Amino acid sequence: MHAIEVNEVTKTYGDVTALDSLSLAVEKGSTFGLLGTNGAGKSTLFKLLVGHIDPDAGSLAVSGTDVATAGAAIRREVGYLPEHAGFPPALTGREVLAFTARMHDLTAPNERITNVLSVVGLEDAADRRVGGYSNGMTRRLGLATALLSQPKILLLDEPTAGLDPRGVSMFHRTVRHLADSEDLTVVLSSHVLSEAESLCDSVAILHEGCLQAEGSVAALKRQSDTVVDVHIRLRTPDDVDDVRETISAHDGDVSSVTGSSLAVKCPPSMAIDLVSTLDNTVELDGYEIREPGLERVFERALTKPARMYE
Ligand SMILES: Nc1ncnc2c1ncn2[C@@H]1O[C@H](COP(=O)(O)OP(=O)(O)OP(=O)(O)O)[C@@H](O)[C@H]1O
Repeated sequence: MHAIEVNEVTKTYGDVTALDSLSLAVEKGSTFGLLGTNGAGKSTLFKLLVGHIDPDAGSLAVSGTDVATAGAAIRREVGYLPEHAGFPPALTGREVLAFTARMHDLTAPNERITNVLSVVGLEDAADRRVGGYSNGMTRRLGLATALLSQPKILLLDEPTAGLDPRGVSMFHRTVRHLADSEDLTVVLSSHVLSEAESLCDSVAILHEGCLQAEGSVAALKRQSDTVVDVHIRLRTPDDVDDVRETISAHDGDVSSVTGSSLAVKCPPSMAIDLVSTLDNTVELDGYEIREPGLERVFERALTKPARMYE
């Protein structure tokens, strides 16, 4: 059973189609990244998954239960950090959490509140008013409220937007720690591809409400027909001319030569064979194969008609 299943969901706001027959599934226990340009439909998908809005067509299921018919128990299984989570400034962090605990009707709320404050690193600020919190602290309080009901699925809408680098790395540490804990499925949206690359097992790329690409980060990189950069260092510059033929036989292009070093672009499937063939024919001082970043996959997904990678 998948943690999340989205089946041909369409959502419109007046003339705007925010999601257009979107289907995707999220593996239980995985960390899943929703990537997309502004207005791609990421927040709309989160709001549909927590039942804040209803689809015009299609269906969504969390933990195997249709969101449209899900009762309170299933809704408690989903923790949600909205993109713009704000709290009454006069309340303390602890009071915000106590209020949320009452809404969820939690048993032993104080114990749970102490626990989530420690997970997000807000113990020392718990009794300060939220109005004096920094942006990063407010995001962490938002995460604490999302975690309060011990959800099985955690939805984080642009969790690190607007945070400084220290705040981002603290947030990443917390998300990694949470993702490592058993059974938790994390779905996060982001514009920052390196963030998705470092945190997520798989990603979906949305554009104007359509799924452009989906799969593991490694598979997306591999299956994109982009090139890899191979940097080859030869022992002697005299060998430069000798290796050109081998490089072109591997569909490679030499983009620059500096002394005895060559920068080559070639198809990902050829890179290893190219380097091992060179290693058998000339003296290599070293080599480096640079995988394409998700950036290239993303750019490519946005310029191609919608397609899925399996
Ligand atoms: N309440 C609403 N009323 C009208 N249009 C809306 C509403 N909510 C979203 N939209 C529109 O639906 C589309 C998808 O918006 P959504 O917020 O889901 O995208 P997003 O991927 O989360 O964008 P961003 O990265 O900018 O937060 C956009 O064109 C947006 O303007």
